Amino acid sequence: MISVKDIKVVFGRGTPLQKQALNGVSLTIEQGSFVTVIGSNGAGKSTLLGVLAGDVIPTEGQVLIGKSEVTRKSTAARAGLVARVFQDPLTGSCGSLSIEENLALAARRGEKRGLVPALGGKRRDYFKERIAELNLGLENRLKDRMDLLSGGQRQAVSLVMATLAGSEVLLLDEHTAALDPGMAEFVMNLTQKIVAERKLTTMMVTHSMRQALDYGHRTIMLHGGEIVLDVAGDNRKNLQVEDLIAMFRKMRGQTLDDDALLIG
Ligand SMILES: Nc1ncnc2c1ncn2[C@@H]1O[C@H](COP(=O)(O)OP(=O)(O)OP(=O)(O)O)[C@@H](O)[C@H]1O
Repeated sequence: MISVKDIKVVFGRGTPLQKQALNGVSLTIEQGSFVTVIGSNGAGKSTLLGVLAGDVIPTEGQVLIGKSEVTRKSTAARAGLVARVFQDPLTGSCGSLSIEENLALAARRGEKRGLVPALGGKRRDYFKERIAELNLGLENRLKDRMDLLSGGQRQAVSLVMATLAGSEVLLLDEHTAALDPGMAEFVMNLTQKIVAERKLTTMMVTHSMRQALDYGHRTIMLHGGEIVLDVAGDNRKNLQVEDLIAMFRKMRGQTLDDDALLIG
């Protein structure tokens, strides 16, 4: 479960560049619920993910993950609770390490470091099993360096990595934006499967209106650091991509010029 209460974030306070990125965001996401987040450039989407991950400490408000109050906790201190997959496939894993070494590190995320073997026989078998579920043939390449994989393969492995340490919360920051349409669909279907199987509380930022409506249980739209739309259930089922685009237009009071929003 994620609960944020009246979150305000001000960057550069007291300077000419002062910017209120979030202006009183409150939101509760039940355990296992998958929320998609949309909004135009600068709406506050990444800032909201940052507040949950610990990159951004809010100026005001409270953040709860499960029963833990984490508002002022560092990213490292909440690493066992929150897993993330980034837009850039190179960001979430280490290219110079092998697939299995990356998996071993991910499995120990949030634990205290010590001299415990990270890659024993049982662990290797488990990693192999999990990677085989991707159906990409990567289970036979566990010793390959991560930087030999394509962007899509790397995002698929990153999704598995995100689930190894048992975090309850998964944050997806436009994690398919850098992939070709076929691979983006593959990674989205994989995301949906993993989220459902592991009952992860998930927040996914996307610029694709199609993805925002096709995946997950609920969609929120941010604008000017505030939630301006929050739909689930039948209301969401009845929403069309065109409806969302019309809302963007209204919100921005101008013609929509962001092509990325229109792409299915
Ligand atoms: N570290 C920072 N310092 C100063 N201003 C920032 C910082 N991070 C974000 N901002 C500003 O806060 C506002 C919200 O930014 P944010 O990155 O959350 O938007 P976004 O909805 O993720 O946008 P995009 O779709 O372009 O990624 C923007 O005006 C941005 O310029």
